[in-house]
Amino acid sequence: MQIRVGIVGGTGYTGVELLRLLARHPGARVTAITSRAEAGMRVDALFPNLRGHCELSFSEPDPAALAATCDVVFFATPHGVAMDLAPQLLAAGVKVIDLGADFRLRDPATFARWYGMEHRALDWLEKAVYGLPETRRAAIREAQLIANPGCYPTATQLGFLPLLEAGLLDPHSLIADTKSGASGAGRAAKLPNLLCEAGDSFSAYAVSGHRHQPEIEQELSCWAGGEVRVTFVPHLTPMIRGIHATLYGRLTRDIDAADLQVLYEARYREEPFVDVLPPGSHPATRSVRGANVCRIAVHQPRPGQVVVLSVIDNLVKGASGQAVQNMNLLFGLPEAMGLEDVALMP
Ligand SMILES: NC(=O)C1=CN([C@@H]2O[C@H](COP(=O)(O)OP(=O)(O)OC[C@H]3O[C@@H](n4cnc5c(N)ncnc54)[C@H](OP(=O)(O)O)[C@@H]3O)[C@@H](O)[C@H]2O)C=CC1
Ligand SMILES: CC(=O)N[C@@H](CCC(=O)OP(=O)(O)O)C(=O)O
Repeated sequence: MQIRVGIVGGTGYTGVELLRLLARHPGARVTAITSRAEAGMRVDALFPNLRGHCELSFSEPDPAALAATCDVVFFATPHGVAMDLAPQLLAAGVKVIDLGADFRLRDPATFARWYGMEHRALDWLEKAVYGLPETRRAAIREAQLIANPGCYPTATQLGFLPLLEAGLLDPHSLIADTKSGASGAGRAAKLPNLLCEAGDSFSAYAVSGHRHQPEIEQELSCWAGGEVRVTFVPHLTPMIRGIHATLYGRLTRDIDAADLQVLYEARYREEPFVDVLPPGSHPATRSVRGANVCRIAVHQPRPGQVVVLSVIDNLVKGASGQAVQNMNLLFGLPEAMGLEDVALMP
């Protein structure tokens, strides 16, 4: 029996990436995909890469209709949509995976401050599980509602995690210097993402505060055993897919590069989607394009300092691939099912 999947927000980049991944997933089939703007249009007319793989047309986002035809619904929508539409699905017993941020921040006041809106589904916020399998696999298996992590938070957390869990980092001086491709900003037309604006150029943005900072701090604080503070600086790069996080930390104990390498290899040995590279490596975003993998290298430029390089495809391990990984866990399927494609090269 195949899992029946619905996608709310099927015309965005994470929506079409879900369709690409699920087209080859042996345990799931998409039964409904919504768009208000394109309702009635065939999906493969908008996304020709799906010709021969998707016979559906976009429909209006109607929770009652989705509840009748789906076992799980992905929300690939902007913030504020899932908290209004998901409760009806959840009440009907449907599982929900929100790729947006509605259920990521535990504290409603923090959510309101960073997202500029009050939370409108507080009972479900309490029940949601933050869907980073590398930290919360057991809870994800038992959940009904998953808050799929943000793209920058995925790369940043996986990079810092082994050191913080081991109590080896000063938790107040973390720096995450991160770069994203333009697909991270979504498919809606925005001036800074035009080719003539973003191409052949490079700049930081949201330096005085980005909404991923509280998400990163919330999650890392759980595993560090105390408050973590991170200086988080995102940049827009003229590429389509990819996130590169350069992560800096101060070590609290005398530990050399060889031991750091052992620590990372041991932490991620059993993880199917985290690849710790050999000493001295410099992972490139190109090495993860289209693949649900985070590649990590750990360096020690001088005693007392550590630099971790962490790369993901923002649309795969940073969004839709991780969401499918969570779906596999929710339904007791092999975690890697449908996610074993090799990255594109070149
Ligand atoms: N792009 C990325 O790399 C990542 C994105 N995310 C998050 O995933 C979510 C989706 O991102 P992305 O695919 O880039 O977004 P897009 O802007 O590309 O797409 C948004 C989709 O949501 C639909 N939508 C918008 N408003 C509503 C509404 N009120 N009700 C129902 N559907 C609506 C749109 O269709 P229509 O308006 O026609 O209904 C569209 O299909 C966002 O929350 C984003 O922050 C998370 C990690 C990475
Ligand atoms: C390049 C770019 O603009 N990136 C987006 C990240 C979007 C994302 O993945 O985050 P959420 O799911 O939390 O919205 C940004 O900085 O807003």
